[in-house]
Amino acid sequence: MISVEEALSRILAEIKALPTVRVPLAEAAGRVLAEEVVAQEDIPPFDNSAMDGFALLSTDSKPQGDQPPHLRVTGAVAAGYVADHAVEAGTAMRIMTGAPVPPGADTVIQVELTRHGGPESDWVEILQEVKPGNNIRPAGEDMRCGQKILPRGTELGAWEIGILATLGWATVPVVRQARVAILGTGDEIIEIDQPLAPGKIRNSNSYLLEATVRRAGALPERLGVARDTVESLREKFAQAMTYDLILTSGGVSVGDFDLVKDIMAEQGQVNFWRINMRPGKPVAFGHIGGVPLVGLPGNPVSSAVTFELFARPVIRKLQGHAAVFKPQVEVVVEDGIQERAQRRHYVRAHVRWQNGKFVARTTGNQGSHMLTSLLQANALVIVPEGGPEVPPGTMLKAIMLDWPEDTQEEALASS
Ligand SMILES: Nc1nc2c(c(=O)[nH]1)N[C@H]1C(S)=C(S)[C@@H](COP(=O)(O)OP(=O)(O)OC[C@H]3O[C@@H](n4cnc5c(N)ncnc54)[C@H](O)[C@@H]3O)O[C@H]1N2
Ligand code: MOO
Ligand SMILES: [Mg+2]
Repeated sequence: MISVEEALSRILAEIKALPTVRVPLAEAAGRVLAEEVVAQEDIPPFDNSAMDGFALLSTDSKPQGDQPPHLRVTGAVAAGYVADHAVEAGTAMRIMTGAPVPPGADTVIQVELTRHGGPESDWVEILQEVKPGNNIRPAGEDMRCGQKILPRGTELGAWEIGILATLGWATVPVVRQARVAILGTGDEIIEIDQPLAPGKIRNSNSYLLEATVRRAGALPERLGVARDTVESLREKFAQAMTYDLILTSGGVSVGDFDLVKDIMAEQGQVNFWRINMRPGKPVAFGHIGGVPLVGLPGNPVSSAVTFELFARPVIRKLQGHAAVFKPQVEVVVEDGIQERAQRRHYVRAHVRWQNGKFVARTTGNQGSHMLTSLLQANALVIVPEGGPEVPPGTMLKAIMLDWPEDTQEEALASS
């Protein structure tokens, strides 16, 4: 048996990022940028007004004695248009937010600081002296032509999508999404729309894995269920070899019909088998026909937990992410953990933020057949291998699978 850390480093050593594809910008969120983005123009592209008001010469805003300066209004410039004449001394032009500053003007005063005779008025009084550049957003203030804006490898979120749209990137080079084959195994497994028969159970693993693969940003495809025979596994493996990653569940332990490792060895290579952890000890990793294969254990919780620990980082790395692991935090285990295994134990728990600490409550019976132990679980508390039990109040590390969101009541109470 190898440690979790060794398993991870052996797995990730075998994985490299998929090739680049161009996708429409609207499909790029969550993907990893495959090329550096350099601004090809100034943003904003022209000096423009930050306020609705009047464009004028700053020297014209100086009060004359006790009278506010009185200027002749020669026209208006709205956003989307360009002034057809310049602002000269003694004149002003109405200007709207976002409109290009007309030539001649070096400042803008907001309408509230003026007196005028309405939208058609041909005069304006300037009620406050303004400096040059007031309310003018200069060209290139946000991004300069030639400036590096996003490095290659950036994970594209909503903010980056906004920047790319501003720069006119209608399509974006990103790392390709992983196509992930999901294969169930076992003579006892029937499809979910079939009536239960004696000895049979429904295929929960393939559906759980499909959802979690999709949540990881990849493209899952269920290939059905292989029987516990060499022929059936060979046939399904042949189908799976056209994908970027293969996830199997079941058939990796020491039972008479646990054949996944054998067929993996026949069609490719088993890199390692068995990890010093629970749930999920019998994980097997290798490849068939050069396609990485993570053989997840059949017990539903084992398969879900080992997906999060080993398969999700594979998907992240395939899709070009530099950061492939979920964050770990220190938590107070409020209810303690009674049973203590020799193997490292990943205990399902609900973690919440309370009085300045992360507090974990375990989710009940931790049997690896207990799908209900995943309900409410947003974290895996890591109980180190060996050692005594974990009394209530113990501090341990936990992997945060999901951050809890506050209800409106909680959010308003804490603000
Ligand atoms: N003698 C030993 N027996 C077992 C050991 C061991 O070390 N020595 N390890 C146990 C552990 S730990 C695990 S985990 C399981 C792993 O078993 P397999 O990966 O070989 O999986 P199966 O035998 O095929 O099935 C185990 C269990 O999971 C159910 N299952 C399988 N596929 C699905 C599916 N698609 N949906 C829902 N449930 C599924 C299956 O019916 C079994 O109950 O081995 C222990 N045994
Ligand atoms: O490793 Mo198994 O998942 O403990 O049941
Ligand atoms: Mg088995």
